Amino acid sequence: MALVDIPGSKSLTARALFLAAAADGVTTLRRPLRSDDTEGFAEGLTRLGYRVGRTPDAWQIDGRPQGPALAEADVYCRDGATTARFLPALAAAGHGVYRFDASPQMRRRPLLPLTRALRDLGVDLRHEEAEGHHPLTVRAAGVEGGEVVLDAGQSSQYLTALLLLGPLTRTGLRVTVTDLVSAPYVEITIAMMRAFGADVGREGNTYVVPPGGYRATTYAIEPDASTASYFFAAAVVTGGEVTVPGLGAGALQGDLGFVDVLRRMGARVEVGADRTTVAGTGELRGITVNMRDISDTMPTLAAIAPFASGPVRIEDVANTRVKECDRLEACAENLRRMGVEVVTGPDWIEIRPGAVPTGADVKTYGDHRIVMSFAVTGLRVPGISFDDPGCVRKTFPGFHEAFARTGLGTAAADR
Ligand SMILES: O=C(O)C1=C[C@@H](OP(=O)(O)O)[C@@H](O)[C@H](O)C1
Ligand SMILES: C=C(OP(=O)(O)O)C(=O)O
Repeated sequence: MALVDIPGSKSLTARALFLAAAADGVTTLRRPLRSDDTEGFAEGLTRLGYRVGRTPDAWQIDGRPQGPALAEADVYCRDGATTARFLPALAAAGHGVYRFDASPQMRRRPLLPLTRALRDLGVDLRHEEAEGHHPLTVRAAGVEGGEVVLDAGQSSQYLTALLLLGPLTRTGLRVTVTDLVSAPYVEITIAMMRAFGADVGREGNTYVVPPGGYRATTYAIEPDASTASYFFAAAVVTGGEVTVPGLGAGALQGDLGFVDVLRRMGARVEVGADRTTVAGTGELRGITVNMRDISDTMPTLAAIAPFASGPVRIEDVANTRVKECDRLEACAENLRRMGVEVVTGPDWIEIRPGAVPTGADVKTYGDHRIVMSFAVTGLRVPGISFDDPGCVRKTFPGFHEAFARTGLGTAAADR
């Protein structure tokens, strides 16, 4: 039995940093995630003139309800879409000229629906090169507020950025959403806004955010449920057992729902008040599953699918094509390299078990989830290596060491 201490949630840490920066006092974040994405977010705040103090277990942020301290800033968002999409909204509420750039990987990822919505609210936002992509400059003069229509069918992060901005506007925001993926992330946003003293109402597809700002608080970050998926999957394919403390029935993160997929496939799953245990039973059935709400765990499922007794079909995951890489094709390509039969469509992937997977050098495309997912496959398939194992730094710099410490690979070798 492995008890696994999973680092803090990337999504909660990013939101908490935004909320703390905008709040009316000093906020303490307990157990924030320390990884490239969240360090990049914190560095972005520092570049805008916020004070972020760090100790190993907690970060302290001096909130500035009036917006960034500096009148001009240049922010590099690295690979982080939360940084690249949330920080321009924070900056828009201040007064100054703020430029945001990002890594080549992040520059390729879309932003246009958020750009349009911010412009509709009167924000002067200009893209320097390609329309709807970084780099961009915000000439900020505060945001009055009002009504906007948003297509969040490619990313819920556009909606989260607008909701987070809502309490910082002068008259409040009404955001009507025509399409939405990754809906549980919006619920995280709303729950955390409430924890920082703001309110969000809902009338059908319209989100209503009154003005009023945020209040500083002490906030404890949950372990990352997407990261936990690799450890749960590892238990299932090795016939082992993994318990993750700190993630239980009250967790905010939709990605904990991945354990329900494992349960449907035959795993033993116990979700307690404050911990979750998954154990392999030797049985892993095929499944057809809609992962629109939990698509960061699509690669985890694809990576264990070759060990199922029937086909694994994952549907409604078109937006995984605009993540760190085209994850549908990256999963398919790497599984095929292992000799596994895979078919993809515009928004689905089907893995057809049969052939025993063979070792391969996994092409990662600099995507942390491709590495962490196929590390799970590697517990059963000798000879799996990665062209860029270090890209796990985006969300879990210590992944390889932590994964080895579970001892689950040893269990697999003994089979
Ligand atoms: O808001 C967030 O913290 C996130 C939302 C999701 O993105 P999309 O809404 O783009 O699917 C998820 O994939 C990402 O890892 C984190
Ligand atoms: C898609 C992801 O990250 P982001 O969109 O926050 O860059 C992810 O972590 O899988």
